[in-house]
Amino acid sequence: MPLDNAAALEALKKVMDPELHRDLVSLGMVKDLSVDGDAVRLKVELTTPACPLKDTIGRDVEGALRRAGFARVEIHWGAQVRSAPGVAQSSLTPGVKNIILVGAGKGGVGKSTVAINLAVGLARQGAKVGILDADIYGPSVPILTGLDQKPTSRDGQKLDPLEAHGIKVMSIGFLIDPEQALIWRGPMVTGALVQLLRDVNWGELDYLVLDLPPGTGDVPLTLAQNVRAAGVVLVSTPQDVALADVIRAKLMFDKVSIPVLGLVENMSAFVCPHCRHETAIFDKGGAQAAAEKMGVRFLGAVPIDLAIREGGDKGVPVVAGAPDSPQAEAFLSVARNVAGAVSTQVLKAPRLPVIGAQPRA
Ligand SMILES: Nc1ncnc2c1ncn2[C@@H]1O[C@H](COP(=O)(O)OP(=O)(O)OP(=O)(O)O)[C@@H](O)[C@H]1O
Repeated sequence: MPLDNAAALEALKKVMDPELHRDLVSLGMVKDLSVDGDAVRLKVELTTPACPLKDTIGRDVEGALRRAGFARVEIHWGAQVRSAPGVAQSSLTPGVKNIILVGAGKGGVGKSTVAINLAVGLARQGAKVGILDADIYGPSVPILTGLDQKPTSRDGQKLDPLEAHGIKVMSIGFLIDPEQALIWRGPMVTGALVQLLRDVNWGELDYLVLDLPPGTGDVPLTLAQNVRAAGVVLVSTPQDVALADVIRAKLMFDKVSIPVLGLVENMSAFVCPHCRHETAIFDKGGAQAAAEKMGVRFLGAVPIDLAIREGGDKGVPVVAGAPDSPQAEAFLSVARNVAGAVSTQVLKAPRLPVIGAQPRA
C-alpha cells in the first residue's frame, strides 16, 4: 500500500479513544493530516484540553502509523470541547457548552472545596470555565475565591461575573446578605437560581461548574427542568453515614434524569506531613466501593489536608496556590476524570430538543 493520506487514515481508523470507545477518525479528532514520503504529520483534536488519556492516545497513534510503514510521526495537539446536541441553542446559558453540577448527600463534606478546585483545575488545563455558587442557603464561593465586591453590569441588562484564578465567578453571596436567603421560600430560591444562570454574562465557556446546596430538594429539580446539565459530580467523605446520603442523592438525580458523572472521595486519609504516616480519619476507600455499588465512575480521592483547608479560608484554592503540590494533583486528576466523563456523556446524549426555558430576547 502506498504511503499516502488514505493509508494514514486507514491506520488511524484502528485507533480507539479509550474513553469514548470509538475510533479517532469517526470522532472527527484527526485534523490537518499530511504525508511527505515516509513522514506523517497530523493534529489530534481532543474533546477536552483536560483529557485524562492524552498520553495513551499519543502512543496509540504513533504505534498505528509506524505499523502502517511511516518512519516519522509528528503529532500536534488541539482541543475542542463539545456539548450535547442542542444544548447551546436552547438554554438559559447559550454560550456555555457544558454545565457540571457538584452535589453532595449532606453538608460539610467539602462539596464547595471540590467544586472550586475542579473549576480552577479545568481552567489550568486550558478550558474556559465559570463557577456559579448555587448553594443559595450557604454560599461559600465568595470566601473560597477571596472575592467580595458587588458585580456590575456593562450592558445594563446582564450582570458581569467576577473573575478569580482564571475563572468567572458568580454567587448569590455577592448580591444579597446571606442571612436574607435563609428565610426564602422554595420559589424564591429557584427564581434566584434561574436568574443567576440567565441574567449573568457568562460569555463563551467550555464548562460552567454549579455548586449545589447539599442534600435533595428544589434546586436539582429546578435545574432538571431548566438546563440540560452534562451531569452531576457527587462528593462524599468515606464514612458510612455520608455514603448512605450520597446513595440517596444519586437516586434523586436518577429520578430527575440528571446523569451522575461519578463520585469523589473527599477527606480521604490524612498523611502526616512530618512522618508520612497515613491515618484514615473518616475511613478510606469507602467511596470507591460505594461508586462500584452504585454503578458510577470513581473520580478520585482527595486527602484531608491542612493546605486544602487553609487555601479555602484564604480564598486561594490549592490548585491555584500550590499547583505542583500533591494536594493540587489530587484535584487535577479529579478534574481530568470529570472532563473525560463529560466527553463520554456528551457523545452518548440523544439528539433531543432541550427541555426548559428559552433565552430571553
Ligand atoms: N480535603 C480537605 N482537607 C481539609 N479540609 C477540607 C477538605 N475539604 C474541605 N475542607 C474544609 O472543610 C470545610 C467544609 O468544606 P466545604 O465548605 O467545601 O463543604 P461543603 O460540603 O460545601 O459544605 P456546605 O454543605 O456547608 O456547603 C471547609 O473549612 C473546608 O476548607
